[in-house]
Amino acid sequence: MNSFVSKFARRLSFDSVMGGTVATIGTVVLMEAYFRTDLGDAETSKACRYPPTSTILTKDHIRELERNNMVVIHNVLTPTMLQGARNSIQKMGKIFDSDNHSNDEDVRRDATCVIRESDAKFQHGHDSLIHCIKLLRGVPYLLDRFQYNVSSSFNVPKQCQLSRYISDGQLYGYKRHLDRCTESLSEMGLLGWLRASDYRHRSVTCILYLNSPDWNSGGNLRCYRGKETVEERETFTDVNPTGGTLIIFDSEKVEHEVLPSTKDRYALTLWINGERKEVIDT
Ligand SMILES: O=C(O)CCC(=O)C(=O)O
Ligand SMILES: [Fe+2]
Repeated sequence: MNSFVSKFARRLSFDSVMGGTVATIGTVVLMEAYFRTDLGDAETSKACRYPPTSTILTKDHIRELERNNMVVIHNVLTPTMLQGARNSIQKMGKIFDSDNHSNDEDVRRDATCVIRESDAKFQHGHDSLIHCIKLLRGVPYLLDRFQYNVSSSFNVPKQCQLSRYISDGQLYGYKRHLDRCTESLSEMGLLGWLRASDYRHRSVTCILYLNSPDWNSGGNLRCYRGKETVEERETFTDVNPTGGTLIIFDSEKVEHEVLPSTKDRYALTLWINGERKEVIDT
């Protein structure tokens, strides 16, 4: 009887240790999946107010964004600023993860890196690139101010994505996709769903092109216009990534793809998180 009790106690403690270990590992994996996203490292739109953004983004642009789900604004940077931003990128050296294995090469063929104004690599002589980051992060303040009617309660990540498509003789692009993840928990599984938490909250995409102002080397951003009916023919708008062009679009509505370019192509992207406003039928 005694030996049965001690066997049972040993078995119980083995099972509870194993159970505890599995539960701890599971929790750590899930927490890592959630906290690796940039949702927490963000600020309110008010905190990101940047007066120069108001000189380029007007109330009319916001109305156009509501009507067409996208708006394109040209010449938001001077040639000197653009050159300064590209010099910054060169100066920072090997910032791109050139073997960026996280990029599924069948889907996208660019090298990306994440940059923030507070990065140590920005301490001296990077004013132009910092200006570009602030310019993008200043957008949600104006969306609020001009009462953008699609989403609100913005959470503005400190980080922007810098991407570079290289021209090494091959033609690289990024297949058609939507920036906001609309798949459900059951479609993605818990881990995938947690890992995509920032991606599920994306509301507005802002992209600023840092190429030369006379860019003529392909690499258009093809934005598909949603169809109202199945019979309707699909149309799209091509945006030439000329340096100084800013495009703002609804991350949930505008499917887009990057066409191949024949020269190195640079883009700075900010995904603004936000809550979709209720649609009130009138
Ligand atoms: O570089 C671009 O024009 C768009 C890139 C893009 O669609 C993305 O990173 O999600
Ligand atoms: Fe995208």
